[in-house]
Amino acid sequence: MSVPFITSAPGKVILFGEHSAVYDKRAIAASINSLRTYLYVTESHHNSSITLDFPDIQFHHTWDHSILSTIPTPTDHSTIDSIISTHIHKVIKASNIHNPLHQNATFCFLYLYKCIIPTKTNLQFKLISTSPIGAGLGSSAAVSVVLSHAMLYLNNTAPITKDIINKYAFLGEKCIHGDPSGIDNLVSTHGGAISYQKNGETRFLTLSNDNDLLLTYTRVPRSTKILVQNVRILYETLPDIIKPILDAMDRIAVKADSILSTHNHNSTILAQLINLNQALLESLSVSHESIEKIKLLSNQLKIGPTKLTGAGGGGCTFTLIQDKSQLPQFKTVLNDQYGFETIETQLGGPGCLIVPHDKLTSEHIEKLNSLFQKIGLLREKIDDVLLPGPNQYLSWE
Ligand SMILES: Nc1ncnc2c1ncn2[C@@H]1O[C@H](COP(=O)(O)OP(=O)(O)OP(=O)(O)O)[C@@H](O)[C@H]1O
Ligand SMILES: C[C@@](O)(CCO)CC(=O)[O-]
Ligand SMILES: [Mg+2]
Repeated sequence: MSVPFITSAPGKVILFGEHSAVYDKRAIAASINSLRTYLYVTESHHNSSITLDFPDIQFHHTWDHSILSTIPTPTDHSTIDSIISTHIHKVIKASNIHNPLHQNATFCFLYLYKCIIPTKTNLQFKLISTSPIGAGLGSSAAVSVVLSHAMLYLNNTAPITKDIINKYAFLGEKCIHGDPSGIDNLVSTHGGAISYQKNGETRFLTLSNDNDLLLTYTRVPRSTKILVQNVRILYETLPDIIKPILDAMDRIAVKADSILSTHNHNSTILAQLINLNQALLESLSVSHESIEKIKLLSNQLKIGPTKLTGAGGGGCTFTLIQDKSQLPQFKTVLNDQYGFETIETQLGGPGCLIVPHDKLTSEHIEKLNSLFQKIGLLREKIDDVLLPGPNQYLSWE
């Protein structure tokens, strides 16, 4: 057995083009190395069983393999089969899983499990993340990527490429989102910055180092699936009005792509594009009063432009820091007055990574066993052991 081992994938920021990306328009996104999801796969404590241990969402469940074998094995691995979906939902119901966060994570796990390793058993999947969950930073995509990567490693029949990891992660995103564009799983798989068009050309971008961002987490919960559905309803009700808005978002992303692809960014135009994109997202009703508050304050204090990121409706914004002089005051108001969380970050960093079984020493395993047992750990404690980078403790590859 090739366990234990660990996989990891980053969260992301969408700089331009969320929602319009679903309609084949251009979008630009970048990974965030410091906000990563980690999946530690070990042998299960129970015989013939599969255990999920997802403490971030307070979800723990063990299935006997005989229950999972009642679900048929998917033959087409590119779309969600409705018959298999029905079977999985029956298992979810019979397992008394009622919380939507738990249902989404379980549906994604079981679908990928049935596609990739339907006969494997005696496994425990422990997942923790340093990213806010359901907040626009691509947590669902990172979960899909770590699961896809881990299951392909367990399957051990073909060489694992990023394209295959991404293909199954996209299927995982379909389980959670319904109608994803594919940008979140792509950037989480490959890392770096990507200019993406569904059914079009994908290009990897090199970002300059002067892209300091402040992420603000409003703590307002929302679901990407529902926000995407709401935009779909608007689109179908008022196509003549919504189509030009989506086209304008496409033009914004194309313009931003051309600016970001040159060495000397024109930051004035970039700021205008961020403001325009935010205004168009507001017109699609995917903003939120918490987001508007952050935008107004960043304008008042002349920090730089603010835009929602991901599906909106609450969740997170990013502010491009153009003037640092009022930054401490900006953060103080956001944290102390509004009760939001702020994260200063840089864009980019590696995509999915693995520490295979043969690269984990007994000291590593002892440390991982202890880390994955603790609940509610601070981000820094997790980073100390798991974060890939120049001073990494594990041998990520
Ligand atoms: N750490 C985690 N543990 C378990 N499940 C998670 C975790 N992170 C994300 N998920 C799953 O992903 C779902 C959230 O996905 P959703 O797409 O709504 O938000 P997001 O991916 O954070 O934001 P966006 O898609 O806008 O970038 C949760 O309902 C849960 O099922
Ligand atoms: C809202 C959306 O555009 C971005 C979510 O991060 C959905 C998607 O592209 O899959
Ligand atoms: Mg998501």
